[in-house]
Amino acid sequence: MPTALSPLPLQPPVRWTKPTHANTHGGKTYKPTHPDLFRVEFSASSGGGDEEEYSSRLVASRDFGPDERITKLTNISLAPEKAYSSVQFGTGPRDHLELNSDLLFMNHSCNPTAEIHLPSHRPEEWEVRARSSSTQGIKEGEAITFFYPSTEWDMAQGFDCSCGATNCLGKIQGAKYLSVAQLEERGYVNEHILKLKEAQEANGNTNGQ
Ligand SMILES: C[S@@+](CC[C@H](N)C(=O)[O-])C[C@H]1O[C@@H](n2cnc3c(N)ncnc32)[C@H](O)[C@@H]1O
Repeated sequence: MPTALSPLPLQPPVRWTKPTHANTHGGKTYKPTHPDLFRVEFSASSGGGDEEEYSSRLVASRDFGPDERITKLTNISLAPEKAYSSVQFGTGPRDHLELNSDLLFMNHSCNPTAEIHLPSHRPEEWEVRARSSSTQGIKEGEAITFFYPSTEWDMAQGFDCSCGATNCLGKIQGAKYLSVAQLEERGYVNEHILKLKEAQEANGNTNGQ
């Protein structure tokens, strides 16, 4: 059970199918979910199914200032299980949501341009913001990325990071495997991750939950 009385629907309010290079005829029939804000740039190799390579990305359709809200999370649903596509919003095993929009294409970066804010028990305030500690904000055409361990404790699917940042951590598996210093130097970290980190440290081990 979710740790909070979860207000999240089991199905998204608006049906959404992940667009791919293949199912949009090379992007030609792709309809952005938030056209004024951001759009997906498809990688020709992201054909779906077993050939999926997860190499598409989300780019800004306009400039965003530092700490500016990019969008609220509006079409979310409770994830049936933790997955590569889900975002963790609490400390419990069922506290994972599906974004059901182009936001799914936000890649991870160890030097991200954006942040996902998920204040506990206040889903009406859940949103994506341009990184608060950036001086530049996000420029039109730039990738919108976030630091996955700022929401994820122990990811369903870890990967070797290709963000190219000078402070790249290499293997990304979730906050469970990082120190508080490593987390905090990369910007905003959600409350549920800090709570899990505290519990892990109180237990005097790195196993966490
Ligand atoms: C929610 S998807 C993000 C969208 C994905 N790029 C796509 O085309 O479907 C998460 C997956 O994208 C890939 N990914 C995201 N950020 C990455 C990064 N910095 N380095 C390598 N792979 C990344 C990983 O395969 C990860 O499991």
